[in-house]
Amino acid sequence: MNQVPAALTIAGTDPSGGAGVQADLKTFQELKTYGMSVITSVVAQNTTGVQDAEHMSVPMIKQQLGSVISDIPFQAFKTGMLANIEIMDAVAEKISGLDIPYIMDPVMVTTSGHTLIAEDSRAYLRKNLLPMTALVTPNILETEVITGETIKTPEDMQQAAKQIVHQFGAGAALVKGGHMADEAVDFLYDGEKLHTFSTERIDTTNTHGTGCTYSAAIAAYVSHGYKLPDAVRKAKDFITAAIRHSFSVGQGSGPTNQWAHRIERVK
Ligand SMILES: Nc1ncnc2c1ncn2[C@@H]1O[C@H](COP(=O)(O)OP(=O)(O)O)[C@@H](O)[C@H]1O
Ligand SMILES: Cc1ncc(COP(=O)(O)O)c(N)n1
Repeated sequence: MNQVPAALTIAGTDPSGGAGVQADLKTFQELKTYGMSVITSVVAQNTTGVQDAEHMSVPMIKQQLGSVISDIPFQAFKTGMLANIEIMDAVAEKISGLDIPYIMDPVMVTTSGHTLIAEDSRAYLRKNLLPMTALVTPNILETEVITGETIKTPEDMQQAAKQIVHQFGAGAALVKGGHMADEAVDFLYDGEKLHTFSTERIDTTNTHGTGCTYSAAIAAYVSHGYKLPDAVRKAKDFITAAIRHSFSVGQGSGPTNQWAHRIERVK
């Protein structure tokens, strides 16, 4: 049988192509993973911010998930924007029992500062979804929301990664330092070891969709059979190249470039 690596994203959209489902599918395609998508919300947004959002109905989200799960095998899946408790609950119901690595990008606020999930759903995400994950990839703010602790130093990030695994039950935690002052350092705690992924900070404001692209790249590498630390290391190279060669398009914070790995020959 012709088994192709495949991955599914369950997320919101970005008609301007930089974040959300659009970023995920571009990333899957670049990494030779057959990409599939379940839309949770349709978001009117661009490089300057979010103008509006409309959420899919719970039956429609479940139906989309049913359509994919009943038909095509995949080796990894990720979630992005899950706007409210009802949507989180629908996703939890459909993915429970799947023996496939779940990578969660706990999307809460966009780079432009717009809140994408309801306040009261944060607790639900922590309690019900986190324990289902193989990996969660919070940025600094999302880490603070999950742990309830302020993050000021790299040591705080490391501590939080461990807490998210041991206290909140995530399979592994990748705390991302894109919003810290110095280098772009991320810490992965996989339940046993702490891994550090560090690169120079690239001087750019084109970071729209970095979190989406990064978690999609991790899912793609996992779908190819890479174990977590290796999948994250490769995805870190991919996102760094994508930021370095990001597009200065639009009036605001431009999108990352998913084909940059071809320019930099990220293997
Ligand atoms: N200016 C930058 N230069 C290099 N790497 C960056 C930069 N900004 C973010 N990153 C990296 O991009 C990835 C996404 O991180 P982050 O921006 O923290 O997440 P999010 O997009 O979810 O807010 C991380 O690996 C982070 O270290
Ligand atoms: C539908 C959707 N999902 C996620 C993000 C986060 O994007 P970023 O990685 O820039 O924080 C977004 N802007 N839109």
